[in-house]
Parts: sequence; structure tokens; C-alpha cells
Amino acid sequence: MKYQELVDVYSALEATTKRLEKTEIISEFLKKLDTGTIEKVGLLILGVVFPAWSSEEIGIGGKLVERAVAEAVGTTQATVEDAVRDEGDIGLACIKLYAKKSQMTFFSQPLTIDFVFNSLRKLSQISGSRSTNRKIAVILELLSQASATEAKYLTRTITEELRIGVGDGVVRDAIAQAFDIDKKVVERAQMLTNDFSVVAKTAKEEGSSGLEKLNLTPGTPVKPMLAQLAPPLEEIIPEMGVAICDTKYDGIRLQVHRNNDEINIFTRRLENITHALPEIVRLFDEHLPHENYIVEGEVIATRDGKPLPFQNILHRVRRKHNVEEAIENVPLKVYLFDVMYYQVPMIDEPLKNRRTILESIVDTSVDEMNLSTMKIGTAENIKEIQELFETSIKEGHEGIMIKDASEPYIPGLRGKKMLKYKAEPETLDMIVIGGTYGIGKRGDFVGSYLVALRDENNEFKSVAYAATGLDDATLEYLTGKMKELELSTKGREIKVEPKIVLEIAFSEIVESPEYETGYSLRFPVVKNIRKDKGPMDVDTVERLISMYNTGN
Ligand SMILES: Nc1ncnc2c1ncn2[C@@H]1O[C@H](COP(=O)(O)OP(=O)(O)OP(=O)(O)O)[C@@H](O)[C@H]1O
Repeated sequence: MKYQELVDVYSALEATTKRLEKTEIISEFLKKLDTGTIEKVGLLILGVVFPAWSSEEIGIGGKLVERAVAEAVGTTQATVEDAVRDEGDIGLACIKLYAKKSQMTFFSQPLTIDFVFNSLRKLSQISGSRSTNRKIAVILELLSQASATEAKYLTRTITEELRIGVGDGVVRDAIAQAFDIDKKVVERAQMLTNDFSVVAKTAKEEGSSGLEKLNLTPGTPVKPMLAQLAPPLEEIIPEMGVAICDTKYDGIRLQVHRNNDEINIFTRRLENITHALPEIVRLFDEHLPHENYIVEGEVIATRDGKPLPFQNILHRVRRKHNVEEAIENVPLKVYLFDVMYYQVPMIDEPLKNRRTILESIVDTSVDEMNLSTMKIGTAENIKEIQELFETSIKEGHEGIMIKDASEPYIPGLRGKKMLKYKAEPETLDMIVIGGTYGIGKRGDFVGSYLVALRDENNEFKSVAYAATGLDDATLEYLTGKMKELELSTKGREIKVEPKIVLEIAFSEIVESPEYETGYSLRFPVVKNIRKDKGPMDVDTVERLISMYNTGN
């Protein structure tokens, strides 16, 4: 099938903000596709060629794409850079530049979805000597055969910013609608596989029963179950009946998979970080059975046996070089709290059974390998759970988790069956979309930051201006970043590309027509710059509204 047909779908999607219309457009398109194409479109529709959990990526910077565009249209790189600045995006710049394209390609074949997909995947394989030139050659082959609109979406796909307002939810609904399958069945399949190419293909070929057969596979990460804030213990523990309460460690959540002899470690955002943690791989190899499994836990950094702040562990995980040296400097400890697969899938088992299995398979004879400190809570021993909370805080941890012992593991769900009980108030991770320069002496600094959350179409909607919590050095750093990301400036107001993620604390969520979400925050304070998070990791409008409605 021609790539232009997919491009027409992108254009139609970009032209509407209505979720139902978007769903209808994608659903109609999916119905037309054969099996080989639907697999590819399942990813391309989200602007990617690898599933989110894959460690492979296109990995091409904006500058390289600009160079390729310059060659394709026969102009200079500076002209392309100007067009990108004027238009605010490489895709729109292509539309402008292709209109003036001087270098016509004769006898060119129309691009097909297959060819585009395979070429983009090829980019991730190119490394070593002359790799930049070889990558440019692949991109150039695509761009020189492309129409203006094809170039618009090709360049946006390569730079990983498709900007058509399509998120996982719309794709899930479109697959359900196209093949007449219950949305819940599609959603479960997506949570388990994290791969719309598999979900779309299975839906087409085998329908609902095929999707229901999809299950966990060690080696393929699964979206973790998430927590809400807990109401008072006296209320929630009797409501649950039997609760598994365990220490909440402030580190990084790990999903550890063993598939035959291979061990892989994923973060909660399904990023493969196996290479950064060789000692953790050895730890699992030595202290868990050589069976296929998926277990979950938190890893923390320690010094003299005491937990170190979260940022320390982050350095370890992000590290690409001198990994062995870092092992010495930052000793790690693992605390396991769940098992999702042990020889067979276990997520449908109640938590109390999963915990029993977990306890039976982990050898905790070394300091580094632990089970989370746990106590069973019932209406009769709430005081003991309060004590567990207090000792956890005293030992330098964040608080406790309270989990319904009779519940299955529901991937991706942020529900009432797993709760967090913390000493510190809740924060939200938000993206900066703009800001305001200060006045007088502060006129050179952006002093106030317009922060936003992600809606169901992956568009950013404003929530508040955050202006406190920043020292001078941070203000200077952030102002520099804002200038790099500037889209436009009018008076003291600057608009920027959504790239900077801030963790924001606040006293209360209030209704407010002034902001695009319809809500705002009282006393927003910047707690941290989350350099570890990108635009897709920020919290959602849905979460804000649910926090508003439930009071937490
Ligand atoms: N014993 C434990 N059981 C479950 N999760 C734990 C435990 N100890 C620490 N955690 C961490 O707590 C998180 C649960 O809170 P939540 O799902 O809301 O994540 P979050 O949005 O990152 O919140 P927070 O910033 O409070 O960690 C888990 O993702 C996990 O990383």
C-alpha cells in the first residue's frame, strides 16, 4: 500500500481534535489493511517503528534530518534551519521547502508503507564508521521520492514528533471498533504486550478470542500496576478486609524478566536498563531459580546501609560508560514485592498467593537481595500498620503501600486496590509550555513557568504558573533551556516546545476556567527538574481530575 494513503490519514487526524472522529478515521483505515501492513501501521500511527519497550530506536537528531532535507530539496542547511524556526516544526518546514524544490526526481517510484517502515527500522542498525553518511543516505532515499506531505510526516516520524494528537487510547478504541471487539479485551492485550503491532494483527486475524489468548511473555515488559493515595488507615484496611502492607522504598521500580538463560531489567516506563546494572543481573542469576519468571521490586542506592536520595540511583541507571566503576561507588539493594510470572502467568492469582510464591523463590541470604518488609493488616491490627509506617519513615523510606490481598495484578491500572501512604504530599510531573520574564532586575530571567498536563490525545493542556521553589542557579539554567526551546516571545510572555518536565507540589486542586484543563493548583511549588522524564512521561489531565474528585 502507498505511504501517501497513510499520510492522508495523518492529515485527516491532524485536522480534527474530536476523539470520536479520530477513532472513526483510524478504524476505517485499519479495516482496509492486509495483515503485513496492519502490523506496521499499528506502530506508525503512533509515530514509531518499534514498540515502546524495545531498546531499539531510530536515534536521529534534528540536525541530521535538516541536512537530509537540504540535500533532498537542493538548498542549504541554513535555509532549512530558518524554515524550521519560522514554521516552528520540521514537518511544516518541509511543506514550504518542497514547494520550491529545485531538484526534481524523475521516474521515482511512489513510496510504500512497507518500504518506509523497513527503511526507518534500518536506521537503528547503522553504526560504526561513516554511520552518519549512511544514515543520511537512507533518509535521502526516502525524502527524494517523497511528496511534500509525505516529507512532512516522514521527517516528523524520524524526529519522533508526529503531532497528530493520537495516543494509545484512540488506537485501542479504533482497533475495537474496526474488528467489533470489546474495548476492555483490546486494552488488556495492549497492557500485556505493549505492542500495537501485535494487538492490531491479532485482532484482525483472530478477533476477540485471539486477543484473549495473548498473555505475559518473559522478555516482553508489561505496564506496571500503579497506586493512588490512601485514605486514613482506619477507613481503608477494614474496607479491604485483608491488606498486604509493605514499606514504600524511594528508588526505581524494576521489572526483572528471566527467559531461559537471559535476564532483562526494565523500568516502569518499560525502558530496558539491563546494560546499566550488571551486578543486579548477577544477583538475580544467583538468588532466584533458573526458571522463567517476571518479578517486580524497587532498587535503591545505599551508603553505610542507609538509603540515599532517589537522584543517586538515577545516575546509575542512566549510565552508559564506566558501569563497573559506578558499582563500587553506589551499592544497590533490591526489595522485591510482586511476581507476575513464575513458570506460568500469575497475574490472575490473588496478591496473597503471589506473595507466598515470591517468598518461596527468593533467596535473601545476601544483603543486596530482599523482600519488601511486609505486614498483613486487618481491622484488628491497624496500630501495627501505623507502626510499620513510622519505622519505614524513620529508616529513611517514603512510607508504606497498602494492597488488597485478594486482588489480581492489573497491568497499567491506577486503582483502589493498591494504595500509597506517604509522609510527603503528592506531586505531579508537568511539562513546561511557556513562561513569563520577570521585571526590573529580574527581566533577564523567566521567573514563572506555565505548566501543563497530557490529555488523552497526547496534547498538553495548561494548569498553572509555577514561580516558587527555584533558586537563582536553577532559574538561570531553566531560562537558558527556555531560550533554546523558544517558539515565540511577545512582551514578557515566552512560548516553548514542550520538553522540560518539572515535578510540582501544591496545596490543593481548584476549578479554574483560566486554564485549558479547567482546573488549577493552589500554591504550586517546583520540587525538581525531572531530567529523567520526557513529554510522554508527564501526568495526565485524567489523573488531575481524579485527584480533584477523590480529594487526593
Ligand atoms: N513495596 C512497594 N510496593 C509497590 N510499589 C513500591 C513499593 N516500594 C516502592 N514502590 C514504588 O512506589 C510506586 C507507587 O506509586 P505510584 O504508582 O503512584 O508511582 P509514582 O507516580 O511514581 O508515585 P511516587 O512518586 O509516589 O513514587 C511504584 O511505582 C514503585 O516504584
